[in-house]
Amino acid sequence: MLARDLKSLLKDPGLLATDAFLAGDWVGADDGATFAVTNPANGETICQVPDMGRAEAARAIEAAAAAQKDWAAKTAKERAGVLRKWYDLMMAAQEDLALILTAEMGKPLAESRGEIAYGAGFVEWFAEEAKRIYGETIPGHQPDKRLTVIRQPVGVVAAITPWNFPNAMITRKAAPALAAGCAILIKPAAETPLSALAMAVLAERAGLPKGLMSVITSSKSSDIGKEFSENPVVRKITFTGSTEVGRILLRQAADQVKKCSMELGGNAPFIVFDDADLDAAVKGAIACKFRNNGQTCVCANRIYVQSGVYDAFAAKLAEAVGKLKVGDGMDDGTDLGPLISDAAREKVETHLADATAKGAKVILGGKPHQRGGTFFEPTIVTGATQEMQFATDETFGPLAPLFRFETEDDVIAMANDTIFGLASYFFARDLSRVYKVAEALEYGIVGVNTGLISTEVAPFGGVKQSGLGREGSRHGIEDYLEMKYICMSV
Ligand SMILES: NC(=O)C1=CN([C@@H]2O[C@H](COP(=O)(O)OP(=O)(O)OC[C@H]3O[C@@H](n4cnc5c(N)ncnc54)[C@H](OP(=O)(O)O)[C@@H]3O)[C@@H](O)[C@H]2O)C=CC1
Ligand SMILES: O=C(O)CCCC(=O)O
Repeated sequence: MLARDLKSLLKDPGLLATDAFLAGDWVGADDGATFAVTNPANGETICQVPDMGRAEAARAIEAAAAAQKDWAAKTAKERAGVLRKWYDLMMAAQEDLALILTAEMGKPLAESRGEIAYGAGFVEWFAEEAKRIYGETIPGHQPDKRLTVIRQPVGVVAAITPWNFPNAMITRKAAPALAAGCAILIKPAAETPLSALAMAVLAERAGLPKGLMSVITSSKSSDIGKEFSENPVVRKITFTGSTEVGRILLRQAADQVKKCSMELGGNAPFIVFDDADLDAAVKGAIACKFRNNGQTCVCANRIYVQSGVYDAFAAKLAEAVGKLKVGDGMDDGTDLGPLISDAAREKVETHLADATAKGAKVILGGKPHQRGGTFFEPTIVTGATQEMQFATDETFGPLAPLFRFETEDDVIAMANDTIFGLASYFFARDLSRVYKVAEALEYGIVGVNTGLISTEVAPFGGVKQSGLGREGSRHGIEDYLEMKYICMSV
């Protein structure tokens, strides 16, 4: 799909921006360099966008610092008003934003529409939270002392975001940052800059002051990451992506002791106990494992099924997954789109080959889809063990491995045997088991009898090497605020 074809589908063609939004202006790279944005469903180039470097990032940072002071001085209600307008514009443009998202990322249109509503939900939520940045008074420790705590914006924030949620991973950083009174610089994934630029078009229309937000498109992510880390004006880095890149950014940020929020990789266990409602568990497993074609850090990566229901669950799951339709995300009825890249498909193939070599049995799928390219058949394997690669490494694709377990203690030990700790899920009906297992799982998020846990009203984030900080909910604004304690003698 070429840009002109995509534009012809849009009610508002102005949303397909192909210049970067730098310091309040729509511009190209200083040296005119560009890189291609492609449609993963067919490999076609949609358009070119500016390939910016450190110099452009530095200018965006300078403009952000200048704009931030005035923005922070506005009342919370004024900031909330701009955010609310941005939310309204995003929802009014939901269909166009979804089309742009599917074109550059590949997920089915229905999921893209859902993501726009989810992403806009963070803007609405934090518009409301802007008015609730409360302080404290503390009883003085001496008779003449009056102690108060105020909370102030961190300042200039830099965000680096992934391709798998090109809209929502931006809004859940940008909205709390702006609500708190910060400025924000966004470096979207090279695969999906168009969704970020479309949101910037709407933010500008909503009345966001010039320079307060920039979208720096670049294929030289490590250069931009270095500018964000080394430029002393940036006071916080917020990142969603792989644990590997998260570690690099944390190391770089250490030199200037910058605040960091990290939403990193997961390796989610999904546990089905003997007493589970099996049909509900199958439904939950499909929603959780195959959402975004398995390309979500909270997707089930390891499905543990208790011995007594293992065969029945495997059969029911295979029957239901066998009905999922693989295709171009733009086509009606598509359940699973392409994977984002050849490398992503190769990772699924590597994990599958490793598992079958170690004795796993393919009961559904198991090969690249007949459409070719990056499409892969939804796949289920039985006989998965802790020695297989997917037990320790996130597959990020449509491969569902079924592990067999006997006791509650065994499965908790296996589920926790990972460096990650983002999302976990289990299906069970025994009330005391529900409490015990929810408490024992070493994860930031536990889904009980559900495979879907994402919402802007809850704190999303991980423990262990899955990250630092929480996004969404009333806690999500904390990462963009500094506490100041004022000790006054009267
Ligand atoms: N937790 C999550 O939500 C996600 C996890 N992942 C996991 O990571 C794996 C790899 O996916 P991938 O897209 O490569 O994820 P990355 O972590 O490489 O990319 C995420 C973001 O970081 C940027 N980036 C990459 N390297 C650097 C760097 N050195 N300094 C600064 N920014 C950098 C990327 O830019 P650019 O695109 O330009 O390289 C992108 O904007 C997936 O298979 C999955 O397992 C991936 C995406 C999201
Ligand atoms: O994979 C991710 O990092 C995004 C999580 C999606 C969600 O919020 O559910």
